[in-house]
Amino acid sequence: MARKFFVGGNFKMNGTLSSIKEIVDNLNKSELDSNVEVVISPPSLYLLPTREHLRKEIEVAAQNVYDKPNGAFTGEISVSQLKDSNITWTILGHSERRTILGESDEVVSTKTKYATDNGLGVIWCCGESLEEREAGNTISVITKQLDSLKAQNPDWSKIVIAYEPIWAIGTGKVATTQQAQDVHKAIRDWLKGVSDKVSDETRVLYGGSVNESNCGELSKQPDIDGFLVGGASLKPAFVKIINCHQ
Ligand SMILES: O=C(CO)COP(=O)(O)O
Repeated sequence: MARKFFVGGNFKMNGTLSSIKEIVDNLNKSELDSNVEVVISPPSLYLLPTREHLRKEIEVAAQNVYDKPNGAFTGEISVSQLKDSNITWTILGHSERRTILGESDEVVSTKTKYATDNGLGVIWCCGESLEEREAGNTISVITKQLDSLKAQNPDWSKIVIAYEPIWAIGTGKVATTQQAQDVHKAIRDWLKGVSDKVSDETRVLYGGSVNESNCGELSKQPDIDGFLVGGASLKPAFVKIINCHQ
């Protein structure tokens, strides 16, 4: 089954009202491959103005969401608040939140379960550190992260997986196409343990120093169904990444 190519732009904690408006204006006026699903993720303060000005075919994602309906959770945003603002996706489990903010596999899995059960799409991130790769533990680290998610029995039809090797994020050190394809294939095989349908239908994105020069080769790999782009999503060249898939 052909999986629709998916390109996400994770702005992280970057941008201002005016710079994000420029990005939105650029996306609004650009010719985009209609076979590609595009989702951009500005910081929470800019979600609503982004949604209001962005062309409707592109969806908007939060960078995090909480797993309670509402209440005394200072600093958090709820799924229903996102949906109320027509924000239909969230990123969860980004390595920066796992490492800097200490989010455990369990926290990420619980939030993913809550978000998908309540109708939000989730770009669920996983990936290994350099030490883990060098010790030969890449697949076991990712399997542990995936096992934690599976234990929550989430709605897989709402999940897009992003494989982001931590050593490739913001370093300019992209995984080779073969390194990426090998891990994506391992994730695809692991998904068969959920079901053949989930394995066939779940998109697995690559993230980590994706740019307009390396995206073409990566996109040709059979198990790479798109990208989660950081730095390059803030630049006009993001359009070239969206359109790189032939
Ligand atoms: O972390 C990333 C996307 O979520 C990748 O960031 P860079 O593309 O800047 O390496």
